[in-house]
Amino acid sequence: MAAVGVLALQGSFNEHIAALARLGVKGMEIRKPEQLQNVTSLIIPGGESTTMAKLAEFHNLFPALREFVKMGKPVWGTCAGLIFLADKAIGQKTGGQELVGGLDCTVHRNFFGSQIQSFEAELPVPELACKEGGPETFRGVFIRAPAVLEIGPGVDVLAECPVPSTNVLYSSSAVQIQEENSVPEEKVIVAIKQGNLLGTAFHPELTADTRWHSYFLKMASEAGEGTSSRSVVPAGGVDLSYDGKPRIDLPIFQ
Ligand SMILES: NC(=O)CC[C@H](N)C(=O)O
Repeated sequence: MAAVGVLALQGSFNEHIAALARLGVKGMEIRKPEQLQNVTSLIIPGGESTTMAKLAEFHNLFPALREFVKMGKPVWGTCAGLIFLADKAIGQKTGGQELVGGLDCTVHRNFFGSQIQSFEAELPVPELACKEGGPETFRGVFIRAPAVLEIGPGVDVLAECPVPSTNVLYSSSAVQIQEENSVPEEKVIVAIKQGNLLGTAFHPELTADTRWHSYFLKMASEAGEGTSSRSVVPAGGVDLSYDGKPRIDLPIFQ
């Protein structure tokens, strides 16, 4: 089994490790640069990106993380982790923060507003449903979430989230009357993939639906295929990936 690392400086790393465990995979906590040598893929969790960046800087993790990405090893950033992987972030605190980079995109750090504007939404996820089966939508948990504003040519969009377009609605009274019964919607990108890099603005580790984790494990497994024929299901183990049965979502806060 290829070893999956989870950056464990801050944020929802335990929840990612629990989600991996539900798939029969052990996630290894990564806190030091040398520990990256023991893993073949990495999850960077959500949390608070400025704090996480300060801790990563303190532990001298940035050069090793950049090297890991440059080597083409699979890395998945969720929420603050997506910010870490972006080549460019806007809406940063004064003085900015260091990024790992690699994903050819611009993210807005708090696109959806402050903590109290956190929300959940059913997102159409055609690519995920095609690869992993299950429903055509995924329940996205957005906690003071970022969004992707711009992407480069090599980046695939895996999910978008509808946002009410207040600009259109309020720009003129004529438009307002016309749109009265149908609030116009725009969409913002919330999940992307570029080669072996995956980024989601929401928190799949906080739901019982393990399809994003399983999707990432397959990416990791495919990336490792040149050197071994590893499976994401442990030998003699049980495949706990999506079985088509509806699952009850975990409570987000207990
Ligand atoms: N849930 C999250 O990871 C929030 C990320 C937050 N917007 C940040 O800048 O770090």
